[in-house]
Amino acid sequence: MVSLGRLNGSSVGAFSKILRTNCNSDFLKHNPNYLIRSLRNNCSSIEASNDKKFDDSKYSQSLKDGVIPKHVVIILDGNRRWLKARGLKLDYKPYLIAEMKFVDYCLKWGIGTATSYVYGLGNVEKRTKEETDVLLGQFETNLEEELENFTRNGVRVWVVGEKRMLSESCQATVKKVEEATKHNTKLDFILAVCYSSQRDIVHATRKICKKLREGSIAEEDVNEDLIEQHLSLCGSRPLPDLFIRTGGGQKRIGMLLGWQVGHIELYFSDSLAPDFGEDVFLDALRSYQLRDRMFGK
Ligand SMILES: CC(C)=CCC/C(C)=C/CC/C(C)=C/COP(=O)(O)OP(=O)(O)O
Repeated sequence: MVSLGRLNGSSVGAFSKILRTNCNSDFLKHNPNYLIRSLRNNCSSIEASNDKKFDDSKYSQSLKDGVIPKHVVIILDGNRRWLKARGLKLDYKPYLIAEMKFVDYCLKWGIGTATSYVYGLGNVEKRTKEETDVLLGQFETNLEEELENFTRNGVRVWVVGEKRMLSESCQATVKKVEEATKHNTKLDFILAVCYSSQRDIVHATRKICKKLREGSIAEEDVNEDLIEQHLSLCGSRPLPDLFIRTGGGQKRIGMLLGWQVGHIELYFSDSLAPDFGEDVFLDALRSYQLRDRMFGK
């Protein structure tokens, strides 16, 4: 039983949103305290929403016994909407905090590969140059700032996408971070920037055509495995098993996983990117574990 008597208007609004979003969720049956936690988390200010604590003690045991995905992909949508709702100016810090929480959860849960769709090729084409420049500038700064964190935690960073669209200094930072983290083995963290899966397939096809021309492979060698090996996402890494998208609204994968999409399990959350926390991550994990993955059987 929860008393709403001492809550202010926005807290009550947040509480009813959480109820609307979750009242049919199977998750709630297993987590009766989730609403209280969500209320505490969602009604707080920026600082609190950047530092949610999730009491997963009982819940996590059953998750540990289940299948842990090898590769989780995330689109953290809703940064601008979250800022707008608070009357704040454009800033990607709340997004970055959510991104780094995602990295922490993947490390904590022993997930070997994590991919984040930071900025799509479509975004570059549709948004103004000024907006893209600010965003990619911030990407460079954040990457540099997080290097120590990646190194300390054994995270290997890969950036995939049209790197030539990044400024020279950003390309140099990407190279530096990839080089500095290349011996880390706990987590492969792939950042898709100016990326489109269609373009990735085009590049892979060109590389294969070149090898055919040079005679290093024969036509019969061209098969699914060969094409996959030539893709920058995922290359030799495992295919994604779980896809998470925050931000409500769009229930699609976008241009991220054209080739890899076949057996991925989809999970959509209404939380906006800065509100992403362990509650959302674990709900996605639980939802994944409840699915019967058939692989065409
Ligand atoms: C190192 C590292 C990972 C750095 C990331 C830095 C960075 C600048 C990320 C930008 C992410 C992004 C495009 C958010 C957009 O949300 P949105 O603008 O699409 O929000 P909306 O869905 O509300 O429109």
